[in-house]
Amino acid sequence: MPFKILAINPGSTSTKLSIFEDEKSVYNINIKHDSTEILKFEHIIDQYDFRMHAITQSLEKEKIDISSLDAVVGRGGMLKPIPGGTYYVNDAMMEYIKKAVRGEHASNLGCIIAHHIASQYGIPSFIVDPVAVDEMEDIARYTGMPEIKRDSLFHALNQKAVAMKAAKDLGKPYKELNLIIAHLGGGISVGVHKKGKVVDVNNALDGDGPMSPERSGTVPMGPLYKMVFSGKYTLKEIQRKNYGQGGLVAYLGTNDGREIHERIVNGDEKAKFIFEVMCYQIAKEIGSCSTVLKGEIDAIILTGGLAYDEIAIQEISDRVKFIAPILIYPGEDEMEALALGALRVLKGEDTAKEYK
Ligand SMILES: Nc1ncnc2c1ncn2[C@@H]1O[C@H](COP(=O)(O)OP(=O)(O)O)[C@@H](O)[C@H]1O
Ligand SMILES: CCCC(=O)OP(=O)(O)O
Repeated sequence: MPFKILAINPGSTSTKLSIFEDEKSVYNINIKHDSTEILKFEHIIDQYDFRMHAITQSLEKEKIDISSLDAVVGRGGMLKPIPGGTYYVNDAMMEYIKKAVRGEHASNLGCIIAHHIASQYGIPSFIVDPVAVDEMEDIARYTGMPEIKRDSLFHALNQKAVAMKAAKDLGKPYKELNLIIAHLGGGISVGVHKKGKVVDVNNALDGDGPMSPERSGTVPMGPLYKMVFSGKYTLKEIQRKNYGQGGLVAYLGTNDGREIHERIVNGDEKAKFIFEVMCYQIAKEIGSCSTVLKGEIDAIILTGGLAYDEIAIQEISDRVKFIAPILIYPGEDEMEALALGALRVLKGEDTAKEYK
């Protein structure tokens, strides 16, 4: 009998569910949440009942029987900095997440929802490669302000999954490769994968790195702190300018890459320019990552939703193709990455780590 696994991925505007039988995906459900509904909640954890209700309703509507599951796996959130891998969901993990010590991201709900469902059936729950994966080298953590260190918060799940695919395609183990991986999603992270470890990466949530469809990325600090102390804005308003209402949303009123693509091909000069600005910043980030690897790079990889967009691919490739060969893996395989992480443990090919 194959192992049956429910994978749950809470995103900023959706909750994705998949059922896997061993490596095979047999059901996929994408529950879209209206952003006005989501914005009503002050904290991510407050969305728990709302998302659980949506999940239960969807499973019932699709007549999906989850009584014979072997495990439930959720996307892992903003935990303490930890190495990559599969972890058992435990009380220490859920307590930490409930306090949102490192901040708020939809993925914080992954372990709690997975644990809730699994405990009804007496089966294990896991998370895999959470956004808190931290393999950074010390030199990458320092800034010019001793009080402030750089944090590793990024699309670890998809970056690691894509790295494994690239390793297969390049015919070399991940641990022998040097890769620069740019996840181009609602948020953007560009990671330096040095021989199997992400030794440097921009914090995709905290105003670090290129602007993205809905995030500001890095902005000059002088004007920012004048803005912060001008008395015109609340902390929440400033945070929204960085996260949720920044980047393409701030200039073009949408975070939808497909809509912007249509505007560009229909002659919208502003959309064309702002999109080019974002691609320029992504290319510049990749260029800066190339120095971390001292130019010894097997491949640059573009992945995430925007890697479907040929304008983005063209703009970025034009600027970085001199550095290394470019591989494109559009979209993300987070559901598969979650299920395979749990499956390796169920099959005894890997041991789940304990979060402390
Ligand atoms: N086929 C496509 N063409 C152009 N842009 C796309 C396409 N698919 C997704 N996108 C855009 O990619 C961005 C991120 O999408 P996605 O990777 O699904 O988001 P997230 O990282 O939040 O899961 C969005 O701006 C989305 O509109
Ligand atoms: C912490 C990085 C994860 C992230 O930014 O994910 P989304 O782009 O899906 O919000």
